[in-house]
Formats: sequence, structure tokens, C-alpha cells
Amino acid sequence: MSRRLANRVGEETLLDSQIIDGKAVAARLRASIAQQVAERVERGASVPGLAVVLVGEDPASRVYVGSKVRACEEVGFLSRNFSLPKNTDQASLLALIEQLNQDPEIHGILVQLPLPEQISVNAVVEKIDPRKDVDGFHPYNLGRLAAKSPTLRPCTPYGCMRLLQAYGIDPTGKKAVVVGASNIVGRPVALELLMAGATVTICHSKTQNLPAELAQADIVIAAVGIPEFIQGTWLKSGAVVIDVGINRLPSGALVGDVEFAGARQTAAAITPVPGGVGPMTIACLLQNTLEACAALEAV
Ligand SMILES: Nc1nc2c(c(=O)[nH]1)N[C@@H](CN(C=O)c1ccc(C(=O)N[C@@H](CCC(=O)O)C(=O)O)cc1)CN2
Repeated sequence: MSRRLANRVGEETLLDSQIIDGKAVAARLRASIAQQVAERVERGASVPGLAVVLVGEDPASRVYVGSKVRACEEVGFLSRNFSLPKNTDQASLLALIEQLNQDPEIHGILVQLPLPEQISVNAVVEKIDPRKDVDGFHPYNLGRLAAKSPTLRPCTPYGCMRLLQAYGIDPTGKKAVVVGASNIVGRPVALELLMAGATVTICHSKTQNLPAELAQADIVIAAVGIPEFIQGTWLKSGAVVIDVGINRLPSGALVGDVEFAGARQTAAAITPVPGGVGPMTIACLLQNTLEACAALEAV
């Protein structure tokens, strides 16, 4: 159902939703991190160091890794890059991680996903010292999030929560529907929303009637990885929509998991793609690296 507003002459006009500007919120967070790094340098504290590991040549991964390295440089972090060939074996990658676990200049370790098929994601994630796991994927960090006592929080879910907070959207008592149950987004964002007081439903490929679930949702987190899968007409009027999907169409255009034009007429607020959740993922990675640095220093 479209949200409508009567204008001054009594005509009804369609009310477009507010755009949640992830680029602007991320820029503010990055500026605050840069300021904190400058203060650390002034008082002789250590400079946060992030190691970024890329295995293979996936073009999208190369772009994301490049953005992470640039973001580190911009806020004054030390950044070390490791670009390994596609046929790297698991033992070599685990040996590199062990070396980085022991390196006192490195406070955060990030292995870009996806990995080539000969390497187990779980083996890699579990090898990273949980105190340096700035992706927040280690079972220790996920367990802390599940226990409502978070340490390093997965970046994209953390970014979604910071966007809600920046726009004054309090999940307490709201019905939230998460579409997608991946380890890196769907599951941890559901834990985040639960911790924030929402009543949370996770929908996935076996969910029987997705439109019926979405019709109840005050907050929708879309993380299915299917271009424009969620129709505007499935949403509850006035819902807040956080679109985590980043899908490149054959035309080269980037779209989210939500049909944006339709959703704008129903939702109260929505994140665009690009410029929504993506920039927050990188800003939250920087935030985690700063926090990891401070925590390691305190040991
Ligand atoms: N180790 C990890 N691997 C992956 C993660 C992750 O959090 N940790 N997430 C994704 C990719 N990702 C970060 O790595 C990521 C994706 C997109 C963006 C982003 O800023 N997107 C822009 C558009 C960029 C474009 O033009 O392609 C936007 O949405 O505005 C940042 C980070 C999978 N792997």
C-alpha cells in the first residue's frame, strides 16, 4: 500500500521515504576515528595496524580490499597487504595468519571472503586470534554477541545498527524481519536486533510465505543476494528498510535486494545501493581495528 499525504490544496501525493545516507554516516565515523588516531599518536600510544589478506583475483574482492586499504591510510592506520595466488593451499594461509597473530604491530587481521574452494573458511576464521578478529566472525566473538556481551562485532551487521541509531530508529519492541541467514550478515544482524530489543524473525530459502512475514515487519533487513527480490508491495507501510544486497546487473548497474522504486513509496526510510550499508561495513572495520588496538594495549 502506498503512503499518501494530502497537500495544501487537498490533493493526495505519494510520500517518498527518507533516504538513509550510509555514505554520510560512514564519513562521520571515519572522521571521528581519524581524530582518535591523531590523539593516540600525540600521547605516544600505538598506531592501529590492520593486515588485509586477499587470496585469488576475484574482481569485486579486489575492489573491496582496495577500499579497505585506502580507508586505513586515510584515518592514519598502519596497513599491510597480502595478495596471495588463487592456488594458495590452506596450510600456507594458516601459517601467514599465525605470523600475523604474533606480530605486535598488527591489531586486526582480515581475510577477504569468498576464499577459493581448497580453503576452509571455518579453519581460517578459527585460526585468527579472536582479539584480532576485526571481522567479528570468530566463534568466540559470535558467541559473545549471542550472549549479549559483544566484543568485536561483525562489520555489516554493526553498520546496519549504527545506521538505525544515526537516524533515531529504536528497535525496542519493533517487529524486525531479517531475510537471509548467512553467517556474515543474516544470523549476526538478527542477534544485534534481538540485543536491541526487537522481536526478530529470520526468513530464508525454506520460508513458506515471505510476503506475509514482511507485511508484519517494522524493520526489514534484506540480505539474500538476489537483485531486487523483495517487492515494494510486500512491505508494511511505514517500514524501515535496510538493504544489505550489492548486486551487479549485466548492464553494470548496482542494485540491492529490494525493488527500490516500489519500496520508496511504502517504506518510511530506506538505504540506497550503492551508498547505504556498504560504506558502513568499511567504517565499522576501522572502528573494530581501533577497539582491538586499545584492548590489546591494555593487556
Ligand atoms: N572478510 C570479509 N569479506 C567480505 C565482507 C566482510 O565484511 N568481510 N563483506 C563483503 C564485501 N565487503 C567487504 O569486504 C564490502 C562490500 C561492499 C562495500 C561497499 O562499500 N560497496 C559500495 C559499492 C561499491 C561498488 O561500486 O562495487 C556501496 O554499497 O556503496 C564495502 C565492503 C563480502 N566479503
